[in-house]
Amino acid sequence: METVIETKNLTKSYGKNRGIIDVNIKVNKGEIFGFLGPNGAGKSTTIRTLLDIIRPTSGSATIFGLDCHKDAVAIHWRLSYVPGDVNLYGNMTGKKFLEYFGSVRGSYDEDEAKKYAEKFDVNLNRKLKEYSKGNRQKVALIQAFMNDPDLLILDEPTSGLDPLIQQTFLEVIREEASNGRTVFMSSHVLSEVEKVCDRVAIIKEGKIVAQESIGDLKKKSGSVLAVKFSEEVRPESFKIDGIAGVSRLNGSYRMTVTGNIRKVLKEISDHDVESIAIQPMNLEDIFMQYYAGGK
Ligand SMILES: Nc1ncnc2c1ncn2[C@@H]1O[C@H](COP(=O)(O)OP(=O)(O)OP(=O)(O)O)[C@@H](O)[C@H]1O
Repeated sequence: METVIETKNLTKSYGKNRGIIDVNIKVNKGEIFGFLGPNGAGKSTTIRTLLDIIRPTSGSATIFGLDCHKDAVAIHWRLSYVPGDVNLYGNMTGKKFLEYFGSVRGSYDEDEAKKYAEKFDVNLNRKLKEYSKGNRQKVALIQAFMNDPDLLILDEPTSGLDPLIQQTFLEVIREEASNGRTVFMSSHVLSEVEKVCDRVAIIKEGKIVAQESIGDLKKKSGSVLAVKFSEEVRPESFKIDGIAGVSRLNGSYRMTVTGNIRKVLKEISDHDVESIAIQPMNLEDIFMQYYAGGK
């Protein structure tokens, strides 16, 4: 399998501030790769290092087998990047903007621009400064898709898009990936990651804490147990090895069980139970374990 992005012990420290520490990620050709983590975890720092906007303190990063710093120009010809906060202002219309950037890259296909503008429902005859945040985002995405890149690096691409357009965006990146393009996207929207990504890496406090296919992540992840007692039960009863999270709502307990479920069931059976249900974790539960829990 061809590797498109690879980092080896990529580290960036901002003086005393932690940036990223020993980040090792590998993204294969044609994959839609989700890059997830709470605020301040290190997603943008990783992306900026890949794009040679900032230099790593140590470690290395390659894209298409080329060095992200030394070969930045060659790499940038083959990728499109959309930042999280798209800053497009000025009197240029959306169409002129796309024409301009298309010509810088060597070609501009008006039919392509129209096709994407229709999909994303944006009027390209308006001036950049008049666009709403969401419409600016759409123009930036159109520009990225139009470049016909081998790799798309998208920092929170759907923030600012309404749910209908988010859906369209997901369809478009699936199409892009099926045409052999690779997509690396950071996101906070777990449901979209579950829908569209083949693999994910989760970064927490600057370190990669998981890197798996969505399927494998689900297989490893345990169950969610919902139980309602007909007597008062103290939350401390569930301080048991193998229970990752316990929440209580209106007398019902919901807990994430990653260890041996027998211990938990034994504890439960010491009390009067009104109802009990066990189901596999959904991706949101899994992410929350990594985000908030001790993993
Ligand atoms: N220019 C900088 N100077 C000092 N510290 C920085 C700088 N940029 C980022 N950091 C620190 O590096 C860490 C990672 O930040 P980064 O912006 O990469 O996180 P993120 O995962 O993209 O967060 P978010 O989801 O909020 O965008 C944070 O602790 C942040 O405070």
